[in-house]
Amino acid sequence: MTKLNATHDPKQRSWLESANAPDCDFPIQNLPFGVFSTPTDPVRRVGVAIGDQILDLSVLEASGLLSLGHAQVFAQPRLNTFMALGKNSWHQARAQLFALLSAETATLRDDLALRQRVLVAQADAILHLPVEVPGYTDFYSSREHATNVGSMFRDPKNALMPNWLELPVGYNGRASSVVVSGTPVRRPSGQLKAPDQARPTFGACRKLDIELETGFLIGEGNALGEPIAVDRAEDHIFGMVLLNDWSARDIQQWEYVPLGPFNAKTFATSISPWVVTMEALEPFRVQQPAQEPEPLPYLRQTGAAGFDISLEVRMQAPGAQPSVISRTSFKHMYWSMAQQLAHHTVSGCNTRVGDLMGSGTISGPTPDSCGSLLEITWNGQNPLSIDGGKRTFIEDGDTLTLAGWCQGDGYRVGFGTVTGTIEPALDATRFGAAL
Ligand SMILES: O=C(O)/C=C/C(=O)CC(=O)CC(=O)O
Ligand SMILES: [Ca+2]
Ligand SMILES: [Mg+2]
Repeated sequence: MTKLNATHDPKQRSWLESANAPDCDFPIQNLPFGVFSTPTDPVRRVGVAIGDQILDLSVLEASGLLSLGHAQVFAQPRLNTFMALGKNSWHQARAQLFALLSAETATLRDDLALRQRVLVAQADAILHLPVEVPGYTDFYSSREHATNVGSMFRDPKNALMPNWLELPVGYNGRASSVVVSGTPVRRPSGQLKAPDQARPTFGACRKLDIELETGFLIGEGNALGEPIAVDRAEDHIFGMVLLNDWSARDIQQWEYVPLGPFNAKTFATSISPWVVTMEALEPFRVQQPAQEPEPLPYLRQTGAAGFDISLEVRMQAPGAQPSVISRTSFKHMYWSMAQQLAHHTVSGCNTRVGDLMGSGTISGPTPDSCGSLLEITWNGQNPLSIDGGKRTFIEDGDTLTLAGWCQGDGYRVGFGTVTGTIEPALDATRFGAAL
């Protein structure tokens, strides 16, 4: 847990007016890190979102206005070099950037030429995958989500599996297909088998879905054989992103017994381009739901370990307006990020800088707060009305967007969005004569 400091004060303002709007995702209290380029300068470098602009940290570093005592931390195509410096450096960077952007500080405020060199309009920038992701793990930590899917596919009377209340269930995901927001997602093809069919057929997924999740990124890894204690786990976490764990439900249902999801979730996992630091999230810490039975000692935590992050899912048919199809909050999550990381490493499993840990689908207590279409439409039984049509699952050309923010007093610490549009499946002839 980080102590609250001046960078968390709701009254602080920036000289950049767009950062001071009450509904701006990127006020001076936020300062999320990302990687960007522009059409005129295609070199990828590290920036911070502020208002409707990006502050180019590679220029600040080269001018000596930002220094962590190491060369070339921000003239990098990924955040990993910065992240690897550890929690004290993350804090130093935040403090220096806060000072430079404060309405009280003249350095940039009163130097138009310098400002023109360090600011890039977000509208003119291309945002890239912010982190090199060596490993991706996905948890299953929303009690409401696990109960809904367990009721639908297993036994409504025993919806939670016996292990669920004892440990944060997870599976090892696929890092190679983690993509940044805006990357088109092709509908996957694979084996499909309805319960009344004797054998599977091969074809395009017909039950394409989203999973509303957040992800946390490892900044300080642990050595093989050296577990991370639950009360130290947050020190290893650099920050959080929004995450959409695209899921092919029909492929999943046939393939995932007994070892878990494989091709149903390997075709794409989209993340938001801005990484919101744990320090920026500190004012939004809340008590997580009560845990009963009390977890085993290695998972026992003291203090509030949840975060109140408002989340929204928008679905947009081609040529129509986006419709909000779900609203929920990260505060409902049963297992905390610290518990997930302690459990992940308790075997001695190591983690590395840039490793991505998905929260698991985030569902609230009502159908309009569920984090997947599987739950919202109850496996397609209750179609959903959106602008421009009705949906059970995702159709080609649909755009799905997740948004998230923490609501403060007169300001918000936002994540921006993670979005993706579905492209049609590959033509069946691509899969050979056997078809
Ligand atoms: O409970 C099931 O049978 C399946 C669950 C999921 O597909 C969810 C998953 O990937 C983990 C999560 O996002 O919570
Ligand atoms: Ca998932
Ligand atoms: Mg995925």
